[in-house]
Parts: sequence; C-alpha cells; structure tokens
Amino acid sequence: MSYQIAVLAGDGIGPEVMAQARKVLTAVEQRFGLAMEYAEYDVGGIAIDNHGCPLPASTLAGCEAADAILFGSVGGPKWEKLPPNEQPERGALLPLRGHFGLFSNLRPAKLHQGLEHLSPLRADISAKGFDVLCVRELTGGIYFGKPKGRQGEGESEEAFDTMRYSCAEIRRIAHIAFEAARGRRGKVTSVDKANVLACSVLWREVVEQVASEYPDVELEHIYIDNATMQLLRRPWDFDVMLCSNLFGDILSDEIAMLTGSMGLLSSASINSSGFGLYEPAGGSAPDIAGMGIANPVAQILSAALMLRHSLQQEEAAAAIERAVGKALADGFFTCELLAPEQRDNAKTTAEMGDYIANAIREGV
Ligand SMILES: NC(=O)C1=CN([C@@H]2O[C@H](COP(=O)(O)OP(=O)(O)OC[C@H]3O[C@@H](n4cnc5c(N)ncnc54)[C@H](O)[C@@H]3O)[C@@H](O)[C@H]2O)C=CC1
Ligand SMILES: CC(C)CC(=O)C(=O)O
Ligand SMILES: [Mg+2]
Repeated sequence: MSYQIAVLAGDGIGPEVMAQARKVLTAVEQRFGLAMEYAEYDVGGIAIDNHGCPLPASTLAGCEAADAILFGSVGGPKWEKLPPNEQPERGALLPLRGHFGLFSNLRPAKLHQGLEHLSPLRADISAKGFDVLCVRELTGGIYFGKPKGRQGEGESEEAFDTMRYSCAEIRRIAHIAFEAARGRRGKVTSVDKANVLACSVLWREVVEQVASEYPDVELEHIYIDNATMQLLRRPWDFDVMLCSNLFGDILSDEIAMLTGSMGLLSSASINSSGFGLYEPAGGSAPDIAGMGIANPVAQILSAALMLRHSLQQEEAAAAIERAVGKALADGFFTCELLAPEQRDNAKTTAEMGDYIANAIREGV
C-alpha cells in the first residue's frame, strides 16, 4: 500500500523548505520501507498567477483524493493589494481549513539542546527547559465568524468581524487538549479574555465542564494579555495551552521565538476523522525568500507530524524528530539561529535538509 500525499508548497520560502521535507521523507521511505506518492498542486499566490484563483478546483480535488496534505506557506507582497477574499491567505488557507473541518491545530514547541542561548531567558530556560503544546481551535472564532466586512463611505466607513463560538466547537477542542495533557505533564492552561468577551465566558464554562471528565489533569485559566507576559517570565510552567483561533495564532509565534526561531515551529491541523494538513506555523517569509537561507526544520517537523497523526507511522516520525535534534545539537544552524558575527558559518536551507536526511539514512 502506498500513501498519497498532496504537496502544496505555495509561495515565498514554501518551495525552498518543502524541497527539504521531500528529501527527508525520501530518506524515511528508504529506511522504514514506506511507499509514498506525491502529487504537487499550486496554492496561494502561485495559483493566482497560474490559474487566476488562490485555491483552484484541481488543487482541492487533489487534496480530497490524498491521505494527507503537506503545505508550505502562502502570501506575499505581490498579492496583498488584491481584495481580501481573493488574497492567498483568506482565499486558500482558511477555505482549506474550513473545507476539511480541520478544527484541531497542534503546535508543539520545545527547546532543542544547543539552542538554549537563543532564548530570551537564557540561563533559566537552559536549566528548566521549555516544552509546550499549543492546542488551537482552527475553524471557528473571529477568523470564520459571519458577518464580516465593511460598510459606509469616507469617514463613516466601518469594518467589522464577528467572534462566535458554539459549545460543541469549544468542547471538541478542549477534549483534544485534555487528552494531549494526559500524555504529557498533565496540565492544561486555557487562554481567554473572559473579563471582556462573551465568547470567552462561554469558553471558560465549557472548558470547566470538560475538565471534570479529566480529574487527573490540572486546569488553570489565564487571560491572553497575561499569558503573553507569563510565557516570557516563566515559560517552563506551561504544558498544554488551549487557545481559540485568534489567541492561538498570536501565542504560537511567541512560543516559536521562545525556542529560537519561527522556522522551528511545526503544525498539524486535523479533523475528526484524522485527516490533516501539515504546515510550518510561520508564513512565506518574503524578507528571506529566494536566498536559500530559510530554516527548513518547521517544514520537516510538520512532515513528522503527518507521519504520526495521519499515517500512523510513529517510528518514522520519531526518527525525523531525532534527526532534527541531532542536527541542532551538532551546531548545524541556519543563519537566523546565529549572531550576525557568526553567520559566515551558517548552513543553507539545502545543507540542513541534506544533513537531516543523511542522519535518518544512517539510523539516528
Ligand atoms: N500559513 C501560512 O501560509 C501563513 C502565511 N502568512 C503570510 O506570509 C506573509 C509574511 O508574513 P509575516 O507576518 O512576515 O510572517 P512570517 O512568518 O512569514 O515571517 C515573520 C518573520 O519570521 C521569519 N521566518 C519565518 N519563517 C522562517 C523560516 N523558516 N526560517 C527563518 N526565518 C523565518 C521571517 O523571515 C520574518 O522575519 C504574509 O503574506 C502573511 O499573510 C503568515 C502566516 C502564516
Ligand atoms: C492566514 C493566517 C491565519 C495563518 C496564520 O497566521 C497561522 O495559521 O498561524
Ligand atoms: Mg500565525
């Protein structure tokens, strides 16, 4: 049997880091005797250029026929003047998440050995570590709520978004967080703004109900503004962070930087059948696109999440994670992980991919 993977590299650094994930998957196939077939589709800005829309029907059909989607990133300055609904992010990524019901977004951030010096908390974080799983609700909240739009003209013009959550939406993502905590350090921190937002009051109530089914898991609530601050002050105290769509989007960039770089944070977006889209948590990084210096680790670790969550290939997933750990512990760093005066020693995107793929072939 062979797995069918829809590969949507997208824009900016997407194709560069995707090429490295493909190298690593080839090494995994060889070592573990897996058979994977890849079909590439345009998405985002490149799809606008080639097909006139960010999510062509052929791309959606390819995703529907696949066992999993490996996604790069979309967007960039070239397309940002288009009407919002036609832009790569609003026109491709959010519709894909909605179409497949990918409500559960897992973003695991951990401090790798060898990168402790990059954390803003250097000394403490090297002693106490940092290992957080952001569980983000991905198909509801203010990113999807209707109505949304603009009305009026001139100085009377106004814009509006709607934040909306149902009990069922909150309950199902809360269960994901509590189940995950059971396999980790047994603590859920639920992030909200219940002192202001009606959605957050409901969020808190439903999370409390779900918590009563998990007496072995500790629950704490924290307001989003305080969460951003406490993460910088005592990041080691957090285990699973349960977030709505907007708050998880913001907090996940912060936890990425606590580990050293946006280019390290992987992401799994999964539906109730286990089908998933796997992508780096960051974007298309137009500031470094085409330079061969982007960090491919987030894309490579996203491939590991695909193997674990959609293809049930835990051994192969764990091998990728060990190979990434070895590369970083061996001091194999792309330039954003190095101080400016050390960047002559930086590895390119391709060199990182080669090193990780070789480590897998050599049996790490
Ligand atoms: N999932 C997706 O496709 C996402 C797309 N975007 C889109 O990407 C474009 C750029 O957005 P930004 O806000 O600048 O966020 P971004 O995540 O693309 O970049 C933020 C910063 O992180 C750095 N960075 C990101 N990934 C990196 C990597 N792999 N290696 C080294 N450095 C890396 C960038 O160079 C930049 O300095 C926009 O069009 C945005 O809408 C943003 C977030 C997610
Ligand atoms: C289009 C955005 C919601 C993508 C993003 O920033 C993310 O998923 O982290
Ligand atoms: Mg984001």
